[in-house]
Amino acid sequence: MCTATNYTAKDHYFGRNLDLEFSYHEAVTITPRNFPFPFRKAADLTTHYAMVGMTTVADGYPLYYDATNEKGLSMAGLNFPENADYKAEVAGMDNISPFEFIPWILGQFETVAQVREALEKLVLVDISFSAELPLSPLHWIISDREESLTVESVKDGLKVYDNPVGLLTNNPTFDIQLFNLNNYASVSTAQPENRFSKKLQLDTYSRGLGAVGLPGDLSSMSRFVKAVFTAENSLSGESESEAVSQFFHILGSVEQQRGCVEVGDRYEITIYSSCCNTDTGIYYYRTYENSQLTAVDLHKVDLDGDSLSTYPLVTGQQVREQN
Ligand SMILES: C[C@H](CCC(=O)NCCS(=O)(=O)O)[C@H]1CC[C@H]2[C@@H]3[C@H](O)C[C@@H]4C[C@H](O)CC[C@]4(C)[C@H]3C[C@H](O)[C@]12C
Repeated sequence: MCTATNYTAKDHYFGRNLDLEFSYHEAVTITPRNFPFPFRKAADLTTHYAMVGMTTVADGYPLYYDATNEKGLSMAGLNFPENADYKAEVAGMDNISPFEFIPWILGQFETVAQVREALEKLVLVDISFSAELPLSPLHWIISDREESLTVESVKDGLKVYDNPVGLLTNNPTFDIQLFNLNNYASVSTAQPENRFSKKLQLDTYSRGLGAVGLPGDLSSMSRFVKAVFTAENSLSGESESEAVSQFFHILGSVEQQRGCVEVGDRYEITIYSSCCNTDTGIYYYRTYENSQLTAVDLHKVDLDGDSLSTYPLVTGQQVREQN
């Protein structure tokens, strides 16, 4: 399971939890403007916007999980098992494989409005990166500071949803996730009034009673509700430190602790949580065992270069000793 979200303070932030039972040796990668991006069925992008995000690099190709480009457009792929359905190539359309989708979008566009238009000609084609790295069943969130989209390639074709909550988890399809929020209209940050019974005296014996009914389990539909509630009600100061801290607290509300979600003989955990300041291009992350934030700054490399800068994750716990 995974969760991706947006948050705006003075700057805008985009990031995600990557929840999985194993790692593909993730690394933060900066792709500069002149790194040649080959596409299997579309024209190569030889010059494009630079981007920073989480990847597995295979055969010199940055396979992005989530990223932000130098214009602040951001995108993340999240698991969408049983629902993702990729298509055969269609002549006259932009035929893009799922593993190419993030660089193809972030390489060319600045805003969600531009992306929405480009998606009218898009087919997500069933072409694997390699035999070792086959197609992943994914759906995507694409965001700028103002708005978000969810893109799902399903049996019926390509679905592009406006995403008014700027948040995505996993199954079921996005229309159902949004509809399900109707069930939580009475959940509140304020203490409840007794509407349960006119005859009973009910006491607000604890803080937080307004949110009773908010799901606490780790299923993707429950995480969607919990994370939307947290994000919608989030408050922070405007400084970088306050906003980034708040962002990781939103993701922390739906993180997965080892031992709680069984997958065969393993357990899914939050392998990393990320938060990119989409205005400055600083990509912060923490990992399951390293609670300290590590940061990679898009603008600290030569963005007119043609080779990748790759930073393997710092995964060991960093303890600051105080005495
Ligand atoms: C599995 C990951 C998503 C995590 C997630 O949503 N987990 C929830 C599982 S579930 O709903 O509860 O089943 C996705 C996100 C990005 C994916 C990776 C990226 O798409 C990049 C490449 C793409 C290649 O085709 C496959 C390997 C891969 C390296 C992908 C492996 C895997 O599918 C990743 C890591």
